[in-house]
Amino acid sequence: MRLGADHVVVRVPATSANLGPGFDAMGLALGLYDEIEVRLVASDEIRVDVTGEGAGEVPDGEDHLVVRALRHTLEVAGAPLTGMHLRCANRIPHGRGLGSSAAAVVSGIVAARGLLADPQALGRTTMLGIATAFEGHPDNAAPALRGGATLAWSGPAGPRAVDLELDPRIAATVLVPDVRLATSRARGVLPEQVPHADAAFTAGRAALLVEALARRPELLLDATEDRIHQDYRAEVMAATAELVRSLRAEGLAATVSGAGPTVLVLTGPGQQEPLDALLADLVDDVAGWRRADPSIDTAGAVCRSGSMN
Ligand SMILES: Nc1ncnc2c1ncn2[C@@H]1O[C@H](COP(=O)(O)OP(=O)(O)OP(=O)(O)O)[C@@H](O)[C@H]1O
Ligand SMILES: N[C@@H](CCO)C(=O)O
Repeated sequence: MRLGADHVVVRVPATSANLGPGFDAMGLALGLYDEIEVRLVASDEIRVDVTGEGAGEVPDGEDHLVVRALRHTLEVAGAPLTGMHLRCANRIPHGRGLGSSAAAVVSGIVAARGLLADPQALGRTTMLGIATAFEGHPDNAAPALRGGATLAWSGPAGPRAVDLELDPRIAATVLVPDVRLATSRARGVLPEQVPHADAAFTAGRAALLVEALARRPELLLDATEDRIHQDYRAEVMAATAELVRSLRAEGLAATVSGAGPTVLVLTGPGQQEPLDALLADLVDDVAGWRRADPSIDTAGAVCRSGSMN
């Protein structure tokens, strides 16, 4: 397919995966965004300018994750590869469990789609498939593409996702530590097998979470219980595990966000004040943590032409 544009701007939300029992399946898009601008150039040159998160750390050429995802998507679409100038304004912290790598991959895929003469030819399922091949699991990529709360799974036809209903009274708070933890490390401590009783427990909670998110926020505490990943991961994120435990003991639906070490708290009606009070009380424990109360993003990845800012 030929290219139809030489300049796109893409915005992609942060995401919190798992939501407790929905390991590798459930995710939520948050109102905290990375934005990229791509300009194709006539030469082979690839130039990457990064501001914000990851500046001076991530590769600045063809190994950059956005560039890799973009070029791979153009290849899949049968479009020609050219050089490009990429500007990234990153706000999603890296290695914290807020889906930074999925946002980078999705922004590259969506940018490539926007450059095609016929963007509609690249559907959402194809984009999810490409993102999942990069990520290894679809739970961040699905809400990054679609916005809102999502449930993703992989079947014979590849990765798929559906939107989950989300009660507008539910709000998200994230507590982001100043230390990073690579997803690969947090996956490396998981066991090959879990006891049948724990799998059954967690499956039931994941099903309950669909109902709690849709219309029963009072069930969020029970519905976010998990026995198949968070406890195993405590050894590589002790402070996170302790904060989750303290918040849950007070009735708040706290979970490890993605592969950690950020803590996600989902609150329903009347829970913001208790959360504020509790975090104020825990001030010594939460030193070194940054609190944010992002909106829940409902747009997902957005592509437009024009300039950033
Ligand atoms: N915007 C970006 N541009 C380039 N590379 C990025 C970008 N965001 C993330 N990465 C790469 O991905 C790594 C972080 O990925 P990792 O999967 O470990 O954590 P995460 O995606 O932030 O968290 P989680 O998957 O648990 O939500 C970074 O160290 C960096 O190498
Ligand atoms: N489901 C993934 C999310 C992080 O990419 C995990 O918990 O490892």
